[in-house]
Amino acid sequence: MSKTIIVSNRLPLQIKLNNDELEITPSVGGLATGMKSVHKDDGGLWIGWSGLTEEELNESLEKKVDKAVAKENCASVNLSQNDIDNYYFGFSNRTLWPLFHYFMEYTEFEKDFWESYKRVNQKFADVVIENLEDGDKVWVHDYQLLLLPQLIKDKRPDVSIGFFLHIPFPSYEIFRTFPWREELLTGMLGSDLIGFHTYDYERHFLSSIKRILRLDVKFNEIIYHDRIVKVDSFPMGIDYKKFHEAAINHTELNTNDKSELQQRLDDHIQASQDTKLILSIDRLDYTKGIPNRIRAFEYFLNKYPEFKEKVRLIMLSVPSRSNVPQYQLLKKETDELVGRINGQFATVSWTPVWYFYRSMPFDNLIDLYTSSDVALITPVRDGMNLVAKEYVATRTKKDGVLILSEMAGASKEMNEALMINPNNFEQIADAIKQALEMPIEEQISRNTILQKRLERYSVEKWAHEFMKSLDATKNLGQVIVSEKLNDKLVERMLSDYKKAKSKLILLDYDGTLAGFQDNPQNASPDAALIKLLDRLNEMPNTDMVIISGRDKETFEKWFENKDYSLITDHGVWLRKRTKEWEALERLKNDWMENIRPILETFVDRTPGTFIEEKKYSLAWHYRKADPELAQIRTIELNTVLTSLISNNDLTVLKGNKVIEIKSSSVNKGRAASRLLSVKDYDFIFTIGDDWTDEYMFEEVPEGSYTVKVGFKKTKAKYYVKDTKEVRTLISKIADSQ
Ligand SMILES: O=P(O)(O)OC[C@H]1O[C@H](O[C@H]2O[C@H](CO)[C@@H](O)[C@H](O)[C@H]2O)[C@H](O)[C@@H](O)[C@@H]1O
Ligand SMILES: O=c1ccn([C@@H]2O[C@H](COP(=O)(O)OP(=O)(O)O)[C@@H](O)[C@H]2O)c(=O)[nH]1
Repeated sequence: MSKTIIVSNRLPLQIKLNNDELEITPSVGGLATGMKSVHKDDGGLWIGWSGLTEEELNESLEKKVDKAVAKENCASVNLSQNDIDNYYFGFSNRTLWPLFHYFMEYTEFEKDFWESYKRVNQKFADVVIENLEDGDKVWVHDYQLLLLPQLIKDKRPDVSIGFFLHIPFPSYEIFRTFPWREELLTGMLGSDLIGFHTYDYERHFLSSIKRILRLDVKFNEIIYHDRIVKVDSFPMGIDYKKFHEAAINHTELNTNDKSELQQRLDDHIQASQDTKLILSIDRLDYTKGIPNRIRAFEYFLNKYPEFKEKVRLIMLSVPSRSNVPQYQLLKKETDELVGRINGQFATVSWTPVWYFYRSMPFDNLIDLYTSSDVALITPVRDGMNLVAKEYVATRTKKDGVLILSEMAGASKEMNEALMINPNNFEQIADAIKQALEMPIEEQISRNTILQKRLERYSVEKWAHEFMKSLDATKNLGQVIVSEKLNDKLVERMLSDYKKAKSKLILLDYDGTLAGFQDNPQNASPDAALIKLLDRLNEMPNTDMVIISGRDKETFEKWFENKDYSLITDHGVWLRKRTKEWEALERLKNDWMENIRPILETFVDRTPGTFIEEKKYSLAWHYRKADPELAQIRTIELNTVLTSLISNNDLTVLKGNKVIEIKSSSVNKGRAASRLLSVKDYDFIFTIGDDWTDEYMFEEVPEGSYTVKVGFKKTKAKYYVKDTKEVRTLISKIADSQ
């Protein structure tokens, strides 16, 4: 039976050593609490770190740990103290976490952290591969494991891999500052599906993909080598039933069964019945806006003094990543702020802030959620924030008010909350007042809508939707009509080639024989390519022709001493082995005077673009421009040109990051058919990467080997991945005698 393997940094359980005995506690944090409900039902395997370091383990302890985690359908990845220091506290939490949450001033770009991150991602990959069986799917989670999808794909290209990022993906302007940005993005692209909590994170990611890797993105699909990687947003839900039912059971508890915390809360409610409770729960993390919240509460008490003794803030701050200096500073700041406010406002019978610095078991969380009139959630950045959802789920009578920061991913789906900007104290103070005075009917009406959505889009539904979408990526390849030129097909082709008596090989140049360069003049043939072409050109009964949109002058210079056959300018000029140039078309170029100024205005308005002037055509290249601006400009330019060229014998060609204006009567297809009309061939092979090559694929007879470079929509029968594969293929032809 195939299974789903969940992989995350932390396992849902954390193990500590207590006098050689294992002390097992549930992990805190949204990822673990949310995924736990999914894992339980799936019967799969969860791979992650157990909480112990290699140094703490001996052989017998390791066995004990393996047994304990296996009982929960988990497998552990062993990390050393050095890994924890550099990969977890270091790269994950001193580099990626602050950068992705827009805390650039906290971000440390340390080479040692990066090296450790790569090593540990490999450790995870090894454990995943060890546990993989045919038909298994892998679901990788979060920023600690951004390189993992590609590491798995390299070894097991057949496996479906999903990746979900639980934190924000920052805007390109932030992400571009990152020294290893290409590696991180390509690591993620090992996945078949990449999920984010919100559409904003998704579009930021796609923006970096387009700008940094310069990949083609069609709506939410990335064309990556010969695969399509789908990107989508899936806002994570909670185990609604678990929280809601726990809250119902909680209301039915006898006094004796109540927790100590609940009894204290009850005493408080009894003693001052008109005093309301405001709750906040988060890990003590600088992204959660804890100092802002305390200061805003102080501001509220000053602005609305009538609420003194009538309201109390209960703050549960869970210790987190306390080895990282910024977290230690935050702890100090929080202690001081709480002390200051309590010192300033407390009376004999009232302390404005109750502050707990610890983690609490589930039952105590329910005590807090169900006893509080208001939840005040104020992160300055937060991927999602499940606490906001949990609070609403526990409001069995539908009363209570959620105040939520618009910087939390959850805000996108919780419109009925009172939305605040965490930096605006005035607004927070007013929202607190509004919440405390909100009529019960309004509370019920807001929570009814919120609860319905939370119940419907639960964490199970979220996981199901993600996996359904991952399964659907299996069919994405079928959109493309061509077939991968695999070893078996290559063998057949070589055998046809050997049998044939007269053979034609048509080779496009840019993007096919040579890689794409920012400056087209830098794409001159390297020594290895020349050697390869020499060999192919000498094959018996073989006409090798390089057919390109390049101008004749460039090819003349590059292939000066060679007797290759060349077709340039999309089919205007032909040079046979004799080295004599012959014009295949008689063309005019007086139209250029009118078109050039238009292209120049587009160059001026679109930084990074430039004009290439050929004898019979003009090309506007935009490979170095911002991809989104270029997309807008190509539409504009196309409209302008279409109206201008209608009376001329001109055509506008959309190539690979280029728009070219040339005579309509010239294209590679026409040039190819000229060759075919003067000689009979019983083996034809054509290969090319862009639109201009499609004419050629259309023109050659049925039975020819037509090959596209890259995974794109095409009329060609087959495709290969990239220029490297092109060269391997050609070299095989040149080797076959
Ligand atoms: O494992 P830790 O370093 O102790 O941190 C706990 C988790 O914090 C982060 O949670 C995020 O995931 C939540 C669920 O998607 C989301 O609501 C929240 O906004 C995020 O911050 C982190 O992403 C996890 O990897 C950590 O395990
Ligand atoms: O003492 C605590 C406090 C919080 N939580 C849980 O920790 C998660 C916090 O998730 P959230 O998405 O709000 O933030 P994160 O910590 O993941 O950034 C929620 O499910 C809480 O119920 C917990 O298990 N014990």
